[in-house]
Amino acid sequence: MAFFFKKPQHASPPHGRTGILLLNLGTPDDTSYLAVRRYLSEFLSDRRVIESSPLIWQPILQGIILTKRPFASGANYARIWDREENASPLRVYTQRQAEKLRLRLKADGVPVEWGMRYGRPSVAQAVESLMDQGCDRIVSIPLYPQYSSATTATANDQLFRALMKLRKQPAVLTVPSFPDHPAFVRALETSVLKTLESLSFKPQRIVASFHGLPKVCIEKGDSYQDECVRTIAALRQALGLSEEQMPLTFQSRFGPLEWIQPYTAPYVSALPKQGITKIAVIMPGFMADCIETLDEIGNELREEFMEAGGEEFALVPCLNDSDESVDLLEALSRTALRGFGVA
Ligand SMILES: C=CC1=C(C)c2cc3[nH]c(cc4nc(cc5[nH]c(cc1n2)c(C)c5CCC(=O)O)C(CCC(=O)O)=C4C)c(C)c3C=C
Ligand SMILES: [Fe+2]
Ligand SMILES: [Fe+2]
Repeated sequence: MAFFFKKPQHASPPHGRTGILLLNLGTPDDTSYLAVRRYLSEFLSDRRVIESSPLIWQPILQGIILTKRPFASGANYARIWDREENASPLRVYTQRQAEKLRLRLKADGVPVEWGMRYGRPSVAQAVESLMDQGCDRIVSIPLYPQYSSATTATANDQLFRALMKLRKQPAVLTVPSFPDHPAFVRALETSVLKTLESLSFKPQRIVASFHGLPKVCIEKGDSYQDECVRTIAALRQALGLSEEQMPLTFQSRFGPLEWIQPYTAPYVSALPKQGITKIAVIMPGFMADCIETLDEIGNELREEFMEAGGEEFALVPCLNDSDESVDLLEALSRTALRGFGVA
């Protein structure tokens, strides 16, 4: 609430600035039980993520899930931790994306900040920082190529929650998902071509793995699955690949519900029996490498594939802070800035 009482440094600027806010999911501060527990508790208490009644869900979450899972997840985070930066890869790449975008927009006088839906830096801190730089207009870019209530919508919710505490609010423009934006497809295409060039083998399949979602979310009207299909259709077309050469799968089931299918792990483990022993995996639902891509796919899925008779397994890295990724962020920013009347 302190934020509510903070006197704006630029109460009524005659010519306020427009700033860019990059929003990502969030990640633990370190790999300890307590840090992972804090993160998972905030994440899994979000009713956009777990839609069950809190009366039923909170005892299960606080009493069962959060007693064990932080140990296992902490060990998984430890395997992928960026030791140089002493941070989770998701945080490292999100920060670098913001820094590189900041350089691209510097000459236009457009500040760039980044915030996390769960954890630090908070969305409120990022908004405050933009306002302290004289922004009375904010372009917010949720870093999810495909829309979902559990990602894009909750990032927007958190932004508006931060604005609820402000006496003088900035105007806000939220950028929609961009499943087949030409700059996104170009960035994915480049990352595939670069990876293929670097490999000593030719993958028989490039399996696309998106984060999953409970099936009931789609039945209730979430456009996520359709948008994943749009991404993969555009990428196949750019690379001249068929559905068979680049199949679409979904990873990361959580809880007892049925999730959207086909599930990545059983799909990939069945490939060696069909004579497919050399594969690459691309994860076009993630703008940055994280525990889902580096550990669940890069470590766990690789092991399962090899145990099932696989011979070669490669990861196509996420877009991270590549030039093409920043091209995409710059294109999204400039389109939105024009929408705000900023040239
Ligand atoms: C990219 C889109 C994502 C969707 C859609 C999504 C839905 C979703 N996720 C969970 C549960 C978990 N997700 C976890 C990690 C995680 N999820 C995403 C993205 C999406 N989630 C990312 C980028 C990450 C990685 C964060 C990082 O720090 O690297 C986890 C934690 C992982 C763990 O404990 O091992 C959980 C749990 C649900 C239930 C859900 C849809 C309802
Ligand atoms: Fe998730
Ligand atoms: Fe997962």
